[in-house]
Amino acid sequence: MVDLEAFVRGLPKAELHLHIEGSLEPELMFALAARNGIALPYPSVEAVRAAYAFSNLQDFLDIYYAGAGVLQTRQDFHDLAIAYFERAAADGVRHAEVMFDPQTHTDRGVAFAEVIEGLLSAMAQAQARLGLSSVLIMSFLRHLPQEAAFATLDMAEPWLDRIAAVGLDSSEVGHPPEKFEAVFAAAAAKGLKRVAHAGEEGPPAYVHQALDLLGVDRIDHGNRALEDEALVARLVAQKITLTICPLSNHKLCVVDDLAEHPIDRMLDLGLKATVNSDDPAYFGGYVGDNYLAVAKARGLSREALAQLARNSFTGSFLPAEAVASHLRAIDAYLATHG
Ligand SMILES: Nc1ncnc2[nH]cnc12
Ligand SMILES: [Zn+2]
Repeated sequence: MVDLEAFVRGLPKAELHLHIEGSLEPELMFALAARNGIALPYPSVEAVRAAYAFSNLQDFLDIYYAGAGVLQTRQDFHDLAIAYFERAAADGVRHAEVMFDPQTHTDRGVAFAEVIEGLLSAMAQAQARLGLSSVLIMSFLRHLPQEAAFATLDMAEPWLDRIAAVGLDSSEVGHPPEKFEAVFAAAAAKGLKRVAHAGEEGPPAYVHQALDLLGVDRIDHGNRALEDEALVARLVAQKITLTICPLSNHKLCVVDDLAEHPIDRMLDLGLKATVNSDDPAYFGGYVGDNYLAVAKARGLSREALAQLARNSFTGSFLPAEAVASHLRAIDAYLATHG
């Protein structure tokens, strides 16, 4: 039997909740700042890392949006994404559903084409070189008005066949899903799937709204759904996948201690929980680190870890045949490494 770390890193898995801007490591931030002639407000990589102490979501978002300022050209977006794919592949990720925040870039004058073409070229390279498939989720920033999300959907028009879904992220409390009902309906009419962050800091009512008003296929985070028994029953009955991000939850004080993380309670309740990294460069680890952290903190069995990996494929936007093939790969892996 291989040790826990080797088991976790080799376990075939999908990553469903990853903000590509959140994979910007301080080293790459400095390299891109130098390449683009941008002055950073930090003297060193160590100083950047030291600034990553957050007491809530907004604390983090302020630093995250500032960091993204070094991303200027399609080459920058390509380099960012390929660095993520390499790390993900080393963690057993076979498929990634990558969120990007166009407004973070277009609002500073970077063309939508630069962002998406850089990401698409890295995705093609990841498929060819690493055998890692991926799709894009275009996320709207919920602290901005719905009209801005509509403008983003318009900008994306030439690339809609390369975008799997729309998402909703940024500051949650005070920006309920209902604010974006019309733009999600417009995205649905264009054939896009929908996901939304809900119940990270916001109340269970936001999770209900995301289901009822946005028609989401998945809930990103959803931790606070546990406060509402009827909502839990609904999520179980509707087989809604929750993209849980343990290290993020800890860093953003959604949970005080990983030892109290509800990941195994979610599985026991029948919720389709998955494990993801959210913003790995900011929260201290990639998806393998997240599996390992909860495995240790909660004493998860290998079967529970395999169930989390199965949920990641069944909750993905992959076609049924691809899902079935990945599930067989998990079974084969368990037979040899379990
Ligand atoms: N965890 C998170 N919650 C909301 N918006 C985000 N943007 C990047 N990471 C996020
Ligand atoms: Zn997120």
